Amino acid sequence: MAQIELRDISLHYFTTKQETEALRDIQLSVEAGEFISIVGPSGCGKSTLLSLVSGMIRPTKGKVLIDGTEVSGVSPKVGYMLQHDHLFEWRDVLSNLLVGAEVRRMDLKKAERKALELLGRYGLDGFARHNPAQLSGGMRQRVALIRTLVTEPDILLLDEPFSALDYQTRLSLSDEIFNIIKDQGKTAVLVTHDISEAIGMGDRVMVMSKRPSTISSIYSIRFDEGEGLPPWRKRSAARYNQYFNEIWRELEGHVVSAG
Ligand SMILES: Nc1ncnc2c1ncn2[C@@H]1O[C@H](COP(=O)(O)OP(=O)(O)OP(=O)(O)O)[C@@H](O)[C@H]1O
Repeated sequence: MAQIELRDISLHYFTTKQETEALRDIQLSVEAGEFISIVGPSGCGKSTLLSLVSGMIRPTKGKVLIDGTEVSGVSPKVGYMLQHDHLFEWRDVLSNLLVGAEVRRMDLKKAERKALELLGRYGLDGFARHNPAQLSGGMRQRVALIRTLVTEPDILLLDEPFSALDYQTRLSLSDEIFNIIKDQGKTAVLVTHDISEAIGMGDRVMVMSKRPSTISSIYSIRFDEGEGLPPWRKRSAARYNQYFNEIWRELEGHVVSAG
């Protein structure tokens, strides 16, 4: 059974002034442990799709299922990682890591043990009592991911989590985050404008069309160099340029026809 299933999804936004058809006839299955990247023209509905999976919004038509059960409210099986880390500056790192656990009324002693274990495991040993302002941008994003992992979600939704970072940090952090997600065996859905990032991290790359957005294509990303290459190594793999050029051309077509 698929871990995430979008069945015949359409989504319209209604405001007092207008109706926007964001998504149309979306069918998608994501297996447990799979990493899927989503690219598409600006404003086509990528974040909307993540909001549907998280249960924050309901589809106008169709169903979202997680582990075979229809999503009818915010799902505890889902965690988010966003462009901005939203760490509380007045709380130290450990206290920030417990925010999600507090909101979900989890056992805080257990959550604290988990938080400290994850900090140690992912290179932030000794930073529990630091304030966010004392961390680099990349470290802050790792803390944000660990904060989500403390709540033990099965699915991680990543909405342009690296786009506020400088290029070098972005490259190394995407490798680190990829390794953490694979190490933890999570299912991940990444929204990005960066085709290289999408190919580097995704087992599949889904290309969306302009609004009303449909699935334009889905690429299965396979490299002869072997499975499990870190994202940066994939950039020098033989088939990388072929994937990049195909996806780029497809996206360019959507952007041009949107203009
Ligand atoms: N709450 C809302 N009410 C009305 N319209 C909305 C709402 N949220 C999004 N939209 C519209 O729905 C469309 C899809 O928005 P969404 O943010 O999902 O796109 P996106 O692909 O993530 O955009 P970007 O690439 O710019 O981040 C846009 O036209 C947006 O203006």
